[in-house]
Amino acid sequence: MTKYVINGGKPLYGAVDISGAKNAAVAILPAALLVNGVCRIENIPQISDVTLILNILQELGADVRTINRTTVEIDCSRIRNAKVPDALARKIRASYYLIGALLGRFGSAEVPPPGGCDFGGRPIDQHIKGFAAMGAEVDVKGGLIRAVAKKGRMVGTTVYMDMVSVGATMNIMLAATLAEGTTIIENAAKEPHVVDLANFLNSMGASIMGAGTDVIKIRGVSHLSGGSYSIIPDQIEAGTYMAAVAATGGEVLIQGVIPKHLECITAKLIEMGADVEELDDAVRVRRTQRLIRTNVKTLPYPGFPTDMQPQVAACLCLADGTSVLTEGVWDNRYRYVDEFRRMGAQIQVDGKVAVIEGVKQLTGACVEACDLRAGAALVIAGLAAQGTTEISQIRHIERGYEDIVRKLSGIGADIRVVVTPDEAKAAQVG
Ligand SMILES: CC(=O)N[C@H]1[C@@H](OP(=O)(O)OP(=O)(O)OC[C@H]2O[C@@H](n3ccc(=O)[nH]c3=O)[C@H](O)[C@@H]2O)O[C@H](CO)[C@@H](O)[C@@H]1O
Ligand SMILES: C=C(OP(=O)(O)O)C(=O)O
Repeated sequence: MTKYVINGGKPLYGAVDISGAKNAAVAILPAALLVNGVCRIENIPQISDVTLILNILQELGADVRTINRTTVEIDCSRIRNAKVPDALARKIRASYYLIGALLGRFGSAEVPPPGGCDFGGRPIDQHIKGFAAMGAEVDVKGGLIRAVAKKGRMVGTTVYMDMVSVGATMNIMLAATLAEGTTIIENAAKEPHVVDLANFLNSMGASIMGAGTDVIKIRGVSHLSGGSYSIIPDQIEAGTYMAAVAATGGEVLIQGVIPKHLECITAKLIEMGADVEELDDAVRVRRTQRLIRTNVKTLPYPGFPTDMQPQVAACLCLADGTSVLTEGVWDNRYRYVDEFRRMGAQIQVDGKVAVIEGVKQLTGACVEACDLRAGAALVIAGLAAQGTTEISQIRHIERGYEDIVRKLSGIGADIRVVVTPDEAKAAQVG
């Protein structure tokens, strides 16, 4: 087994660089399917979700060239296959973007249901509703999603989202880019990655207006041609390092970010007594006194992001007083709470509400990451705790954090990767 071992209780000092955004990259890479020519995509995070998407594109027949650590060139012009391999697609959430992209490119798609973090039900009915409104027949049977555009090409229309959905907004955008006529998405998601996907597509020749507002208008174009694009910095990775400094104390410059995207996180950390200074493309976070209790409710952007909920919970576990945390997006995003309790946290959960009684100190323990951000939150708790914390199931964390051990070590954390002898031996034999 591979684990992170953390000797906690040390404040963090120094500077850390933020990578490209996971949730933008995992949509922009499939969007290359719509482009007739070579797309050069820069600032790609080195995380396992990205590796998986690139593998799927290659299996479909894309020509993927690695230019350097964060840049690839993708040419999908020779792809003729709209069937996505099963084993790979089930491992990640973002494989759902292959439905919109393949429908847009070929008028048909065959994709296994997506995987990703387990928050209870993660339906895709709004994606399907949008595709159907645009003239696709969508059939979910035998463990496969099969979609076929009845006219051979998607047809623009108005799609009203019953709830704000990041995935459905971006998927419909993908399906609409090469559609006949204009598509309007009402009650659209406004997250930075929605805007980034629209910017990527526009830079390749699409006509998308209004991304970042709740009405997006996509005028279908006949083709996209190649170009070069750089992915935005990861709001959630940056927020995670901000929360880590708030929990451990110290002072860290978090570099290569868009401070505007972090405002929803910055505001809460300031309420909790941390200092956050916004610079042009960095934020400096400093915490010298004990954190103060606060209430947090997660909401679609520009609200406080659900993908920061477990990390802010780690901070609230150490704050002075009782905080109320409300999950406003997912039905079940508190599966990590038992692991926090092993470290001495006092949390009661009732449905979507967690009441957190701050303690003066957490103590190191052996814990297990149950999903990506829960894993990141355990890292934060381990960094702040007295003693040693061992975190297993780190594959969840590596889905979304590039080089987390190196980055944290660079700002003074005592964290290392430990591979148990059995596994090391198996790797040598293999
Ligand atoms: C790969 C990716 O970008 N993942 C993010 C994306 O997930 P994902 O795209 O899966 O999340 P959505 O924004 O679609 O989900 C938001 C809410 O809408 C509901 N819903 C969604 C679609 C649908 O067809 N029907 C439906 O009922 C969901 O159950 C949830 O309650 O946005 C979430 C909300 O910011 C983040 O937590 C995930 O990190
Ligand atoms: C929930 C997340 O990812 P996914 O939707 O890919 O499971 C996340 O990034 O926090």
